[in-house]
Amino acid sequence: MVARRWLARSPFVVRIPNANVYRFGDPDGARPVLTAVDWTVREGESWAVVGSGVGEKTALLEALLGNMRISPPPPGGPLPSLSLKPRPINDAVFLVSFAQRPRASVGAFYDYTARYGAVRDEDRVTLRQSMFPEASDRDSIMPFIVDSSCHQRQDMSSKVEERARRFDELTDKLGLKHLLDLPLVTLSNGQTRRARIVKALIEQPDILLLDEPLTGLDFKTRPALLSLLHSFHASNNPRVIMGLRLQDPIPEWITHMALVHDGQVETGERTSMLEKLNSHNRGAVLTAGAARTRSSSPNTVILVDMQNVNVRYHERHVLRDINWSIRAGDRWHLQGANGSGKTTLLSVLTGDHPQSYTQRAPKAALMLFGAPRRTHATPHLRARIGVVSPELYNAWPRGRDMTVWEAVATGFDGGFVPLGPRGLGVGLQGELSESERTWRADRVWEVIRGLGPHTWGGAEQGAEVDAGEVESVKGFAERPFAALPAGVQSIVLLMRALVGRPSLVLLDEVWSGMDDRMIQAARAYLRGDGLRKEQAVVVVSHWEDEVPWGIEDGVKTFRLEEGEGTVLE
Ligand SMILES: Nc1ncnc2c1ncn2[C@@H]1O[C@H](COP(=O)(O)OP(=O)(O)OP(=O)(O)O)[C@@H](O)[C@H]1O
Repeated sequence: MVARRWLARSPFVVRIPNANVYRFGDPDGARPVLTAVDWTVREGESWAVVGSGVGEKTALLEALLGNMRISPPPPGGPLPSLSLKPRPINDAVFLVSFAQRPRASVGAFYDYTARYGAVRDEDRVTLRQSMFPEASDRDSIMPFIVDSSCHQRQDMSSKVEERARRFDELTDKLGLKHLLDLPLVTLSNGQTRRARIVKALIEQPDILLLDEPLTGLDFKTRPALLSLLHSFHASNNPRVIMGLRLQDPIPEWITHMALVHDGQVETGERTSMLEKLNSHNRGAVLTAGAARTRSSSPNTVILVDMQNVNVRYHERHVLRDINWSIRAGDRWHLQGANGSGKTTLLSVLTGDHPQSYTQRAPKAALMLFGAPRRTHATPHLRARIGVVSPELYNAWPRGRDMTVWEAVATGFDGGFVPLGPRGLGVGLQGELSESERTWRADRVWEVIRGLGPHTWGGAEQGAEVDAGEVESVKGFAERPFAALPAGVQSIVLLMRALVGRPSLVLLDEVWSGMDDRMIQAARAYLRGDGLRKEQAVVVVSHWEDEVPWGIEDGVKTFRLEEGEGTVLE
């Protein structure tokens, strides 16, 4: 009772009383992104913003930062406790987002495979240096983080001291200690994400907004991160508001939730909001299509055969004596903690990794499609292996003129820019026959129909069923790729991976950025017409239920632990 009375009087952290949220630059009369938002967060409460509509959850968090227009503007701003402080908003509130967002529109593809080779001079900045840019080298910041009795430390301002102390504590708790002096570019996805959270926390903002902090983190790191966030939040230093996907577990210390769906925001206490959340079908997101079982695969042709494959960077031994065969029709779940070598392993089998050439007899072997890796030109491998990955998403060229149709069609040759008449590519011989051109064009339409907006109810993206269907598929095909929302870009890149019916498909964090309806549509498509039974698939995910196939479908697991691989059947 006492606690309740205290909460009722406690100051506002967030206050948006009945307002609409718009994008800046939207014309007068435009539909709001969020309508009639009525949201109050009081000191002492712990909130999660849960949702998956394209950009809606993120829009609510962005509105707090002033990156969206709130109308009418809340008196005192959406974060009233901050208006009492002299601190600029950019220092007081940080948003760290792991939700897929459309990248800046740039024309050129950048070569993400550079990470696997020798590190370029401009990429030498280490994790430690990136957090302490004022320090020119490793030694100059060592006193702040290891030797508390050092004289230099006494000269430091308390702020820098606190940063150093937090850096030390956080890198330890989030398992980054052994990576501090590695160039940033060499860190794995999950390691990079943890480093971004550390960077935000050492800056000591008043409020930290974390959008989808669990995405891409391995299952051991998740509880460590959540308990760390809880302890920071409990001491108001900083207050933490988390954005979560519908399918994410809600941490037990969350007391209140804002559920964002279809342009509306419902808010309330945990128990009542969990009931609402369940009625929003959250379980269905990850089980779409589960009833259908696949007939058994032919499992005769060996597509990939690795024997004693090793990858080393000087003293760092990332993959150790890997033995793994992938056969036609296989469904694999590739598992492993952050930094265990999953991306590295995939880059070896796509031929992107320079060390894929050095796996040779008598010690090792890497056979791809029945022949040693060195006998394949890398572009030929790209045409035979369909890939979706966070690296590809980030590197994708976003020139204004590439349409959805052209982006999908690049998948035939595995390139990154449209080539040949109508962007259908030029094939391995440099020219396409008439029949190949016709097949490719039909196939682009088939995939866009199979995964287009009408399959996930993307009304905003121009989907109309019935009479307008053909037109809407055509309209979608003509849209500029770069102008699409992040989740739609992800689904287009999935179409690209599937369009050429490659023998091997690699789906690395395939659901990133997609909303629940897209995930359901894409899962159903992958389990249905999207794949032939002789195509092999490797799914990389930290969440078992994100794999579209279950044990009943014959899915097998390849687990990497500290660079060693084991098949779990
Ligand atoms: N050039 C390099 N020099 C040294 N270490 C490197 C280099 N490139 C990668 N590594 C290390 O190799 C390890 C494996 O990285 P990889 O990206 O394959 O991990 P992952 O299993 O895909 O992780 P995540 O789940 O976080 O995506 C990491 O610890 C990474 O720091």
